[in-house]
Amino acid sequence: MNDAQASDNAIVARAIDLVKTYGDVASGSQVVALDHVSVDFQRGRMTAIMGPSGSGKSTLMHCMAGLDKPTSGRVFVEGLEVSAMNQRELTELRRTRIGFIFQSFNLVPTLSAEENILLPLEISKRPIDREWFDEVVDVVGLRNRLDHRPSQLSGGQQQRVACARAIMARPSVIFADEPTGNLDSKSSAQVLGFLRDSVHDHGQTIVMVTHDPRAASYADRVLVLADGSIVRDMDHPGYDEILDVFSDEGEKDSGAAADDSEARA
Ligand SMILES: Nc1ncnc2c1ncn2[C@@H]1O[C@H](COP(=O)(O)OP(=O)(O)OP(=O)(O)O)[C@@H](O)[C@H]1O
Repeated sequence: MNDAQASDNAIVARAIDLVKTYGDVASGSQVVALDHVSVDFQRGRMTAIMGPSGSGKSTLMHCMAGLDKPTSGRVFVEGLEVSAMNQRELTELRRTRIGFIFQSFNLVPTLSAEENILLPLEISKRPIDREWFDEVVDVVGLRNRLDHRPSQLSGGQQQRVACARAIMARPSVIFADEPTGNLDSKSSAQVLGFLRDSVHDHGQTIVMVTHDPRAASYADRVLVLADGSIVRDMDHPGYDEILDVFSDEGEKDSGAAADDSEARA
């Protein structure tokens, strides 16, 4: 596969034969976190990455976002080879092309909601599109909370600020790490609905790591990792189909899925 293929316009991000190991073979402590993973992420789609704890979900996302270097293999975002970038290029890539949403919101506590939403654009000295800001603020329902600090907002509201911040910059791809992990079921549904709308109405591309089958059912595609490999690749699976996959995969996982469904019921 050559670089031209890697910059195919329908593909936002691509991993080719990605391997990530930790520790060393000599001491017998080597962990293979990613075991020859190849995957494409299409533009304008929401992909959920699921799998048991330790299966490599965060490692895959961190390698895709240039937060971690693969041991071997290549990563491309918008045809640019992330795995070959130096620190300065990686910083630029993350500023201009990648958005992040974390489980713990990661807002700046001393700034208002509005200032948090606009911060990435301010930092990269990019112009602020006020019409787009208004649209994003209305969609996430934060109009009357814009001057509130994070401590004056509920968890769900804080995560909506974080979503607005990611979407405001119109990045090529948003990587979301357990975005609903700290939210109750009502706030989760709001955040997920908003993320899905940003994909379907505005062509945003989202890659989301989640343990929650309900959250994954909002995605257009669900990838399942096990022991560092992609073992399932599902197109628009329903909630029940996702639950079935986990109940097929041993007692531990079916237990986790059942707990989750009970918690969200
Ligand atoms: N910095 C590190 N040093 C050593 N081993 C690591 C490191 N980071 C991850 N690992 C190991 O790599 C494997 C994959 O970890 P990873 O965090 O990607 O899994 P995960 O699927 O995201 O797990 P979880 O759902 O628990 O967050 C695990 O066995 C983990 O212990």
